[in-house]
Amino acid sequence: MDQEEYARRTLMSHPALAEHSEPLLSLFTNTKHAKLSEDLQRALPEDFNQLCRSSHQNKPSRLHCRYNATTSPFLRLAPLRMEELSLDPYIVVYHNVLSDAEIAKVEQIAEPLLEHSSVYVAEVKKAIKSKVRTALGAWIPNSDMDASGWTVVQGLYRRIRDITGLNIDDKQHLQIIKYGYGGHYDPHFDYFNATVKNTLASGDRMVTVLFYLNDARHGGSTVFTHLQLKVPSERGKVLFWYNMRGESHELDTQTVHGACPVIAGTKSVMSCWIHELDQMFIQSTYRPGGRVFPY
Ligand SMILES: O=C(O)CCC(=O)C(=O)O
Ligand SMILES: [Fe+2]
Repeated sequence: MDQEEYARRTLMSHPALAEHSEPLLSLFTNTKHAKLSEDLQRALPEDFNQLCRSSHQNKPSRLHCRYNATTSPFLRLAPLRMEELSLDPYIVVYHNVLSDAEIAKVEQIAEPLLEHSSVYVAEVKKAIKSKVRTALGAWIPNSDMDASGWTVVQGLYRRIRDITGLNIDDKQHLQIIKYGYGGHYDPHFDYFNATVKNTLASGDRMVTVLFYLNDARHGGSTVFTHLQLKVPSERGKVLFWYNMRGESHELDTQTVHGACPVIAGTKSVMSCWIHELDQMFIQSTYRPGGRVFPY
């Protein structure tokens, strides 16, 4: 089966896509693609696929959109547009957080550094290239950068502190991830659950901050499979959630999430993780007995 035939069958087998099959197929055939990888043909979990379909709509909720002017003193001067998506676990989106100039700068810094991204695999105790994440990735260095780049990166750290009210160490690098056609990230947890040695020094990934650098034309949403929640990739906004429960710091399995395959266009995001022990002077970092540290 050639690529075009495969694309046609894929489109026709998804009811939500079938109605757009002709324009999508012509977009596919008129765009240059790398050879279709086996990754795309690998079956993804059905609950994940369901959420990724364009027909999925999040359930209505009683949550609000409002201006946040309280998390940090700076927000009193410049309130940010906040949309609550879930209270337990806490998941919110802030709109219009990044400027075009900031996006252009981080993309320019990351471009020469992009390579096939890897994921940490506990069994082999290292980050390896894997089919669960098919994307390009780059860590933004915090040195070897021109002054304008450094000003932008410092500004982003400040914005993350303002938005989350949490402490973040500048040594915590930002990561750029670029997904092309079919690029996705299988459902996973962001915490390491004591599988990585450096969580001893900094604690686990308490919070994830995900900036969207562009509008994915079709596909590419971030989805929380347990919560049945879909967050489209829209330029300039930031999604932020807690991977741990507030008081106990128990790892929250409800945060399982993934990135839907990109069907048209590309998707670019920038992520940052905030670690629990960096908060030691602003909140208690009590760990319950359930967490095992083998090192
Ligand atoms: O790209 C996305 O939407 C999600 C990325 C993600 O979950 C991660 O990098 O851990
Ligand atoms: Fe993630």
